[in-house]
Amino acid sequence: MASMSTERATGARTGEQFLDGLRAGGREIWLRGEKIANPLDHPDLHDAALSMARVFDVQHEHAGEMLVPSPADPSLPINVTHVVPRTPEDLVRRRRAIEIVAALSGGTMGRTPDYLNVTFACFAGRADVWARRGNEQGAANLVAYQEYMRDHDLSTTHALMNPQVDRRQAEADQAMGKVALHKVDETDGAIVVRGARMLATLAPFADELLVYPGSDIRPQDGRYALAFAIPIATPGLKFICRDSYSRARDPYDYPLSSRFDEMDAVVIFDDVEIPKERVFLDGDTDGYSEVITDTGWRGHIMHQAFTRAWTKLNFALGLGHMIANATGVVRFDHIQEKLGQVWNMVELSRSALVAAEAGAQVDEGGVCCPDERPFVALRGEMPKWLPRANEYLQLIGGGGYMATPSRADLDGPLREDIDLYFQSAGADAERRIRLFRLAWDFVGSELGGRGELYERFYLSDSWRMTALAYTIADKTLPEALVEQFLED
Ligand SMILES: Cc1cc2nc3c(=O)[nH]c(=O)nc-3n(C[C@H](O)[C@H](O)[C@H](O)COP(=O)(O)OP(=O)(O)OC[C@H]3O[C@@H](n4cnc5c(N)ncnc54)[C@H](O)[C@@H]3O)c2cc1C
Repeated sequence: MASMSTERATGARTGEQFLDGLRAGGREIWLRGEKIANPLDHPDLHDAALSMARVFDVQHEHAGEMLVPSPADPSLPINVTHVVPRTPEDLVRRRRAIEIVAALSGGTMGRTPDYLNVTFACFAGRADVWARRGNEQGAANLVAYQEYMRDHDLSTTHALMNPQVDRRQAEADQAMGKVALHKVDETDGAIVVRGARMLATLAPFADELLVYPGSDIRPQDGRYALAFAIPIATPGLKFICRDSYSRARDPYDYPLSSRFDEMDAVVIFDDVEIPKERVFLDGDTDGYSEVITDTGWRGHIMHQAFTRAWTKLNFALGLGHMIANATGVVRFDHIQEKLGQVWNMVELSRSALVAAEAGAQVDEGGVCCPDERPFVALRGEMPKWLPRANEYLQLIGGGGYMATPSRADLDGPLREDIDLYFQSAGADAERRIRLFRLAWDFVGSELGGRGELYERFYLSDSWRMTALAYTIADKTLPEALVEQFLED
């Protein structure tokens, strides 16, 4: 087990330093029956690892916007997404850094490390919430861990949901309490945990696994109320991946799948020892809810998530616009209307981000929190908008997505036929095919389908979130407007 005290902090890592971390091995990643210790050694994981390395390199290429001195050691530059925001300017700067990373994949990689950097910065900023009901040590552990994660520039994955055994029952009652992650033992130096969680996106490319609350639990289910962090290469920790959508594909044929399959995995804890200095919450079922509701997490994570989603919507708009111009269908007003709807989504997302930053307030813990109202509204809509943008892309491109020979065909004896018969008004055959293949990888390939599912569910579902929006909404003005007509 990696120790927090003995490893030298590097500050913001380069891509090569990140890859060195993967090469250290010791992981138990399972993919189609194969055990993989180092993702770089496997053809289905190799290219996504290189894309992740770009995420680390880009912070050095944009150092002026993305790096600041570490509060612990000013000689160490750290990524700004690790910074606990204290002013609205901190939020604006953080958004820019998130945008730069999201742009690398057209917003298709949702779980780049900035996602959890933002989460843990907000948790550490509100350590007082974690410390409630005598959990001062857990809160101190969390603050120390966030500093470690920040100064070592870790790549992290997280798994919040228990498996779908029977959603009618409480987690502790499902499968006789054996499946959901729970504590089974405790020694002087560690707690021992067993069970499973889903879905650890990025697991093959992460240094550490973070576990924190994903739903409320009952007062009697204290052994399920856990939050901690451990290295991926911890004994007893196993990750079972879905199929790879990368499969070492040619980047011409599958420009997104070949590079940006961030992978999803179920994680199994086979009596895993969690050192006590890595435990942030153990048994406090009230705290299990409060560390989500009272730390401002919702506003912070949606700041990251909707910056990335805004980038993805821009990418979708670019694809639709360029396809429509390539084939000339842009002249039809219903095509323009569909493109206009995607643009509306882009602009409303940008407006929500700007409004959330403009309305930001410093909370009682001294953390600057985005105004969460525009985000709560967007939280209900974004899981519908991105699938709708995909639908519009299909309607704009029509059968063109199937008129897409591969690079092998372009390099083969039919090249002249392809140049003639696959041309379009706005692009020669090669460019047209390339554009359609890119858009199909966005909406219709296995990775495209996974991307749509991701947008529907990665922050819970749209229906429950919209119901929550209504529940927590301030109804003072709506009621007053009606009430004036009900009075004498
Ligand atoms: C591609 C992808 C990547 C993901 N990555 C991560 C990750 O990195 N880390 C992580 O922790 N999680 C991740 N998730 C998991 C995500 O958090 C969950 O999918 C999400 O919270 C929904 O939970 P579920 O999948 O268990 O679905 P379920 O909760 O089983 O829901 C299935 C259906 O039942 C409905 N339903 C379930 N319970 C209720 C209820 N109480 N009331 C009303 N309706 C209900 C839902 O609305 C939905 O329609 C990922 C999911 C996807 C699809």
